[in-house]
Amino acid sequence: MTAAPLKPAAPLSLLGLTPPEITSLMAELGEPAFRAKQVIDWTFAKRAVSIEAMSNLSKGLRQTLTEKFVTRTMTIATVTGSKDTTRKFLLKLHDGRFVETVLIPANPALYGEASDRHTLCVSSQVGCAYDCKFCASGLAGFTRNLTTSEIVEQIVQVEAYSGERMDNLVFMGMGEPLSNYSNVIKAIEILNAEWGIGIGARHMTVSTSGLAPQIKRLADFPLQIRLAISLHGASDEVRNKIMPVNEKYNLDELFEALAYWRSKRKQHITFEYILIKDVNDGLDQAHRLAKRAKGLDAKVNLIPYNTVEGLPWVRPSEPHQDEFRDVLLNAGVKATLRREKGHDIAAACGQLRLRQETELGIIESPIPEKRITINAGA
Ligand SMILES: C[S@@+](CC[C@H](N)C(=O)[O-])C[C@H]1O[C@@H](n2cnc3c(N)ncnc32)[C@H](O)[C@@H]1O
Ligand code: SF4
Repeated sequence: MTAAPLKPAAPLSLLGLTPPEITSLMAELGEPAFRAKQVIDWTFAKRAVSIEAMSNLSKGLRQTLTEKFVTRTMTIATVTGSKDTTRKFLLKLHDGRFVETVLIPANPALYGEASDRHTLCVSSQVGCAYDCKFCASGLAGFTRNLTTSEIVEQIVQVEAYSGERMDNLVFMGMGEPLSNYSNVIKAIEILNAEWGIGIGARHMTVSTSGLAPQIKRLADFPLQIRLAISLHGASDEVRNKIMPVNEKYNLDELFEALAYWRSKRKQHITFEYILIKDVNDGLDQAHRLAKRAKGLDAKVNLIPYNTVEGLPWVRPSEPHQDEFRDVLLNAGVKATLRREKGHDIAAACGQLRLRQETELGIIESPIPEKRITINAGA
């Protein structure tokens, strides 16, 4: 009998530890308390690329730490795009898998907010189990959750490469952040902390396909992060066809969770709504969407569908996109139509990784049986 190949053990990264954890680690090693402060400072404020670089620690301590810990677990495999445009980073993980992280430069109206900020679109999982019919991230199914440190390191890697500080984060890369709840929450705490990466909670947006119980749990989380819902259909009939998650948590359940969120938070929820020709772009959907958005005082981001290799979907014509948006505006809903920079960002997440892992033979080409047929206005 041949033994199954061993999975490479995940290296323990200091980037995934909080100060209390680092403090008790130092205590276990018999080190004085000030050593913990030094290690925290090297790891986060100074962004040490290795434990060896922590020059004011004794050689012995560096040696001991190096046996168990690292400060980096990933490398940048490719970067596409240029300084003034969206840049896509393909990051190689310790086990040979890949995720994407997208840097969006200052943009006047991205994700509904006027902004001169550097936005990073981060991944939370390798692949995705939720199987939305239009999305590249789920095409090859779910591989694994990212660890807390892998989420944090995406920001660290991109900041080091670009020389820019990220001041806005959106969890709109690969994966469903709320199904990797504890790692994502811990990463958000580290990313927000003064001792950590220092990004304001109000400048972090978690985007979800609609995991109702986790939305309620997140509503009780103390940091004032923002919430975006990938709605993409304003009736169960349409949503069921393109987002299998809706069969588990239908619109009534989702909206009950969103009402709970609103009862706890001042910030407006954002609905993301991809416009896909003849799938969810009927004007009846626009009217229903307007009603739903008004009920929660939510904003709507309309995103013309971005083509995914191997999938048949296309975006509606521009006049039709405008017509859809105007239904919302006329109903008094704050709606934006993101045609320019940024509309392809989230969609791109997943495609690079898919290509890379297929080429390397890590996964089989998944270009699928994702075709569904529905008529305009269904
Ligand atoms: C990739 S998902 C990740 C976050 C989370 N899983 C979610 O669904 O909100 C981020 C956003 O990208 C959108 N998206 C996926 N494929 C797209 C495409 N081909 N064109 C435009 N947006 C797309 C999703 O619907 C979602 O709103
Ligand atoms: S849209 Fe979000 S939940 Fe759906 S498959 Fe893509 S990453 Fe997963």
